[in-house]
Amino acid sequence: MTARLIDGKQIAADLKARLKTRVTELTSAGNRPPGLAVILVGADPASQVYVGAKRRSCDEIGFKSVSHDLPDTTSQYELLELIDQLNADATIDGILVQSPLPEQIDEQKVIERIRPDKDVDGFHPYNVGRLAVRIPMLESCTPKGVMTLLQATGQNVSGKHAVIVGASNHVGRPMALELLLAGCTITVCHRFTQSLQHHVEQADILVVAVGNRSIVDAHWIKPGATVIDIGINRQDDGTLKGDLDFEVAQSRAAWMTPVPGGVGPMTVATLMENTYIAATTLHGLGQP
Ligand SMILES: Nc1nc(=O)c2c([nH]1)NC[C@@H]1CN(c3ccc(C(=O)N[C@@H](CCC(=O)O)C(=O)O)cc3)C=[N+]21
Repeated sequence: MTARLIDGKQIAADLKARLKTRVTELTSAGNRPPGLAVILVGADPASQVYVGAKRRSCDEIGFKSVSHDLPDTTSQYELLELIDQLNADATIDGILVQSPLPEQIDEQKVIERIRPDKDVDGFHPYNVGRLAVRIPMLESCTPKGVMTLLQATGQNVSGKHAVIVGASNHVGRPMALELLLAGCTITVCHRFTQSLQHHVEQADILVVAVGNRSIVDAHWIKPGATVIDIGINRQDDGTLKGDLDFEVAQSRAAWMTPVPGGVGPMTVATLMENTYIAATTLHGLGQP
């Protein structure tokens, strides 16, 4: 078997094109464009790449984008003050604080300072809690983007056994909640999991979000499974790889996401979708 690739780059481009059309309709009817504020603290090179992609996407779609590049000596107080100012700004629908943050800043405090209706990352405990009790408001971009990718394969995921490897706040946990909401039976594996191989072998849908290429052996993939690789591993030669051996995974899975060109671009497109939802559904943009 050779897996069919789930083309995240294309599916993300399609979503952004639909958003662009809707933004054009909004603004030509005299409305302001949706607005996203992107805050970057420090000069981590990977963060600069990701933040650049987010700001470019805003320009493509016609969102207003406001950039705040702060020095890595920024205090927590200064960052919280900026968030308060953006929380009160009626032209800003979404606020994104790029992680990781420098060590003097408590990331959880920062996340909790963002108004939940502007939390387009979906990281605020209010938004995670809403997803947990099946009334999602703003959903985390990577897991929500993965659900869009699964939908694009045309499969019904309800009743499938989904195994998630990785239990981080940003990816693994909200991924489990999304799959549970979609009707999957879920198994969440993490650093204390015993017999990881046994669990991975059961997966109809396998989501790997570890950030390490030596944890999950792609030979464990159940033949015909759908495989989502969320890993980002920069190689010495500058290329990017996922958490799985691509060739081996492709010889076993029915569907799989490539890296690059899979989950990454979908995360950015979903951030744009969330900003549009915040503007229209939550802030009334375009409503009489
Ligand atoms: N507050 C916050 N929200 C985030 O959503 C967030 C964050 N912090 N910190 C870092 C991670 C990582 N992340 C990625 C976004 C796009 C790609 C992406 O587009 N990747 C391309 C390749 C880009 C490259 O070549 O490096 C791809 O996979 O095809 C990857 C990773 C968002 N994150």
